[in-house]
Amino acid sequence: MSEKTVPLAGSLASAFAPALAPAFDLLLDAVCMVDEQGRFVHVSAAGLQIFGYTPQELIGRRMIDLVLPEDRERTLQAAQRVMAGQAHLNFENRYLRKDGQVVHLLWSARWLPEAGLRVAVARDITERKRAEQIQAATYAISEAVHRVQDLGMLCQEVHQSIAALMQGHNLAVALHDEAGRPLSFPYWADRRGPVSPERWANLSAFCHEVIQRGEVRMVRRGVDPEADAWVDPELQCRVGVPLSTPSGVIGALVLKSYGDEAGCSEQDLALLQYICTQLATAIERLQLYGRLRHLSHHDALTGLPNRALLRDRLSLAMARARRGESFLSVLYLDLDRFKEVNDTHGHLVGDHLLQAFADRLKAQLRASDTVARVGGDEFVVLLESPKGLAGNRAAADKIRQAFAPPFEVDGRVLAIQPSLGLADFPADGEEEGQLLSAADQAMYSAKGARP
Ligand SMILES: Nc1nc2c(ncn2[C@@H]2O[C@H](COP(=O)(O)OP(=O)(O)OP(=O)(O)O)[C@@H](O)[C@H]2O)c(=O)[nH]1
Repeated sequence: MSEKTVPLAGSLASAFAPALAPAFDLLLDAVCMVDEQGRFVHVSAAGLQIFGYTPQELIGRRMIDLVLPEDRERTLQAAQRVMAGQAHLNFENRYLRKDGQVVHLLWSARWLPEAGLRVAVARDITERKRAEQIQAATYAISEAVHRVQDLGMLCQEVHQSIAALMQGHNLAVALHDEAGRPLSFPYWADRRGPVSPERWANLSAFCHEVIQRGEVRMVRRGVDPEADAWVDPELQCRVGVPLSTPSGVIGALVLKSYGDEAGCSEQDLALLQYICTQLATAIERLQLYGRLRHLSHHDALTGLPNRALLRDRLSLAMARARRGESFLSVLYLDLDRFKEVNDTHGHLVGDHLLQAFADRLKAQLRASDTVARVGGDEFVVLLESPKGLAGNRAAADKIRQAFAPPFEVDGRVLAIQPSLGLADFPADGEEEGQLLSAADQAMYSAKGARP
């Protein structure tokens, strides 16, 4: 009899000759016998290997306690069916090995009433399951990478796929900015909730390191000395994978495990790198789209919305005004004698004056207000007031006064003021084009009236 084999207990031995046990040990599949209460009576050598326990640890123990909690209910139901006399073939469920790893088993079982035993033959299908999961996850990721247009949503979907493959509940995606601004975190999920500023600083520093080195970093408590400096006593393992594209490293993905969560295996790491390559390409594509979208809606010189975006915002503002949520006016501004600035001081000074003008105009308004550059030296402001048109008039006056002081541009003092024209919705125009041209007309009348 092999050392691992446990003899059939008591009266049951009469039903199954002990001589059979060594034969069971030759089988690649596991043979398990449980009594009426579901306690292990016999487990063959292959079974002991699957569960990772010694016979002494396993015999007498309830089989259901090894089953993953999510699978317990249907496992008990299947056991009842078997004990009612139904032979059960090809039943799949998951168990927790002694080392914490999950094993997938495929069972066939039968109840032997004369012996008071449930006999089951189990095959370890963990590898096959994992291959299926990897295939499903990588398919889901590559599909999401092409479908999802929002960066946060994309990271969330990728996280779901990662969580299906490994213990990956805590995940962060950091993106680095070429302009030297701090790292941005378009996605962050931590099962322990918000992190302290200290832990956050730690995470940022780790991301910086991964990005700068452009290499995978795995730090495990009790293995890597670096982990001794961790401020979080629960942190067990931290893995950082660079998000690399052909044009360079654009960020990092960080996966953390706490407490008794299993860390990342070498296999997981290879998979994470593959996922990160896909994610990085998708992020770069989304960033490019974002930049193109911004360029097509904004003026390159001042960064203000252009005419196309103004029309969009105007139609939304008109809808709000129609619903009675606000009173809307359109303010048209055109710099007076701007051409002289170009002619006298050069085009570059003219450009800088336009930028200074845009900045001063924005400074008079709320961040939610729309200010657009609609032509060379022409600007439009959408004024919305919840109380009445008088509020819009007051805002227009404030703008006018803001341009009384001269500008200082490139060491030159330039006394430049705009002409203003105001049109109210709906009195001066019920549709966009009408309202804009009414404000334009009002501005021309004001310009004509200026000394
Ligand atoms: N520097 C600079 N100049 C520009 C830009 N776009 C348009 N312009 C110039 O802005 C001027 C606008 O023309 P006008 O509105 O007739 O000039 P103005 O002198 O302000 O005329 P009034 O409004 O009647 O006082 C033209 O000289 C354009 O060449 C720009 O992006 N940068």
